Amino acid sequence: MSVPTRTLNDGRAIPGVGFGTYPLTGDDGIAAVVSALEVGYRLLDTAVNYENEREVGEAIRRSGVPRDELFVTSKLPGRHHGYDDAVASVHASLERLGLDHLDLHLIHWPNPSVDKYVEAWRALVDLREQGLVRSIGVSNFTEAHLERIIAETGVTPAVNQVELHPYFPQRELRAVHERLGIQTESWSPLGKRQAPFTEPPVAAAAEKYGVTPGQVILRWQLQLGSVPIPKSATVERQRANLDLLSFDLTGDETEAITALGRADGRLFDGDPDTHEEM
Ligand SMILES: NC(=O)C1=CN([C@@H]2O[C@H](COP(=O)(O)OP(=O)(O)OC[C@H]3O[C@@H](n4cnc5c(N)ncnc54)[C@H](OP(=O)(O)O)[C@@H]3O)[C@@H](O)[C@H]2O)C=CC1
Ligand SMILES: O=C(O)C(=O)[C@@H](O)[C@H](O)C(=O)CO
Repeated sequence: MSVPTRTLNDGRAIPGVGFGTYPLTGDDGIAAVVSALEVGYRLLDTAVNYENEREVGEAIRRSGVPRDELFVTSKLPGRHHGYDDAVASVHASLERLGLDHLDLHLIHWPNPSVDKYVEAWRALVDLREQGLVRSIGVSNFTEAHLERIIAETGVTPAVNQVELHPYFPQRELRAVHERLGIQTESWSPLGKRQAPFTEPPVAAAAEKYGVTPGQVILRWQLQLGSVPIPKSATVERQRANLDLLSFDLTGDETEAITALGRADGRLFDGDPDTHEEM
């Protein structure tokens, strides 16, 4: 089972659904990532701050999936935003993963109070030129952060990975991404701690199409044009979260799920203008 790829603004293909790896660590973490690869995931989402790049690399080797079939993403932490720190950080990520390149590297959070995300972006641009990172992007960037790095470097991120689930559907930011040619990627795509599985539009669609509420939400993500990266340590859920092509939500069903969005819909205090994560 697999979901078609999408094409990024740099011409590269990204799998339509990815596998989130936070907080999978240790032997159980390796086993969960191996299982995800066996089930058919090809996009793996890790980060320096997840402290599991070694486990992800080990899972890749144990799975036997050829490297060129995989799309491995990692993320630069706030404490590495200085140019030289960012370069060293990417080399260290590659070392821990046991890989010679990343398919996508993201600035994890803008950390505006530090005000070095433009410098970090310049480093990623250079690392892409050197071939260590194939595509470059950002995470948790607002319209203003996006406009600034584009204005100051002339390089548009391929991806912005942001909080996106039915209680926080990111209507305005998705429109910004469309205008700028940036692929939206959804973190906590199922809503994690506040999964909206029993909300009427989700439950009704699950009943109608004979699928799970999780599948309805992930199908909604695909129909919004985003790339969701659900995490599951359970093989049945890993499989279900990739099995999204047997049904199609109507426009009204999609809109009803989007209408679950609310002003206080964030999962935690993760406003990128104020949230600091080093
Ligand atoms: N860039 C950023 O700042 C951030 C990035 N991320 C990334 O996004 C990924 C996914 O986000 P995450 O926060 O884990 O949230 P998700 O929305 O993916 O939810 C994961 C939770 O939902 C459960 N679950 C998974 N599938 C189903 C299903 N079909 N039905 C019911 N429950 C299900 C999982 O449990 P179980 O494992 O038991 O199946 C787990 O508890 C992370 O792993 C990470 O890679 C996350 C937060 C911030
Ligand atoms: O998972 C991520 O990528 C994060 O940035 C998390 O640390 C997230 O900020 C979180 O879960 C905070 O509780």
